[in-house]
Amino acid sequence: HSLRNVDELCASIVRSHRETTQYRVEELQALRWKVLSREEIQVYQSKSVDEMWQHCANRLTDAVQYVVEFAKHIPGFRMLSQNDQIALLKTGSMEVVLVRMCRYFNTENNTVFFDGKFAGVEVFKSLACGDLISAVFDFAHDMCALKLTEQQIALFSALVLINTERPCLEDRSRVQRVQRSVEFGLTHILHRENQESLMHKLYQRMAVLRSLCSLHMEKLRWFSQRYPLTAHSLFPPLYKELFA
Ligand SMILES: CCS(=O)(=O)c1ccc(CC(=O)Nc2nc(-c3ccccc3)c(C(=O)c3ccccc3CC(C)C)s2)cc1
Repeated sequence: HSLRNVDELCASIVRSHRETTQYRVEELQALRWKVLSREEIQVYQSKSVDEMWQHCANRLTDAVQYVVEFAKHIPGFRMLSQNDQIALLKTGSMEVVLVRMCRYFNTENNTVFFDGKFAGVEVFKSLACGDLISAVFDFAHDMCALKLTEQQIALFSALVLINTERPCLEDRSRVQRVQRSVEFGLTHILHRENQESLMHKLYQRMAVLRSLCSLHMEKLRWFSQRYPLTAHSLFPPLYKELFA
């Protein structure tokens, strides 16, 4: 890699991250005062389990759609086979949605930007998966503590997605070449900012991401058995394609 390449690589991943987030961090900061009233919380809590799951599945699908767009602009991703692109997105897109939460999580009052306002963990009570939601909130809190810059979030998101350990990859060596270039980009910007110690912490977080995603899949299996009609006919097609 000549320096020119790695700078160009980082610039294109950061640009693609910027273009695939609906809000800038400054906008989300300015919206922090928009918390839910008691009545609004009551409305969420009085939804039935399948109603709230359907609502969140739609939010999650929106968030995942943006991650799919982000992936397509990672240099080298589109050179992979269709099947390998799907295989990476199947397991990686949820993990990137979780990484991105540190942009819209408020550690002062433990709220997450959801449906245009900041919501606490109690808002998701009717999902009946309190352990998943509190684990997601704890993870968001932990990621906020790293105080990642937009560049670091962008490069880390790309690294989370381009993972050669994913199951059923056809051409692992090609995925490895893209992964190596993204790794090089992340180490390059961390070195430039004198934050090499972050690399180890980011790799530790990747293990937590995997456990969060398997917890999500476990809850989804439980929900689909309990509410087969909702899961099969009312969930967005992309959600079913990626998670079911
Ligand atoms: C990321 C781009 S952005 O411009 O910053 C942006 C753009 C748009 C938003 C608004 C938004 O989509 N917020 C969501 N909140 C949650 C959520 C819900 C429960 C608890 C914690 C967060 C979403 C979910 O997908 C979801 C649904 C059910 C269960 C678990 C999750 C969490 C995810 C991370 C797995 S989507 C926020 C930020």
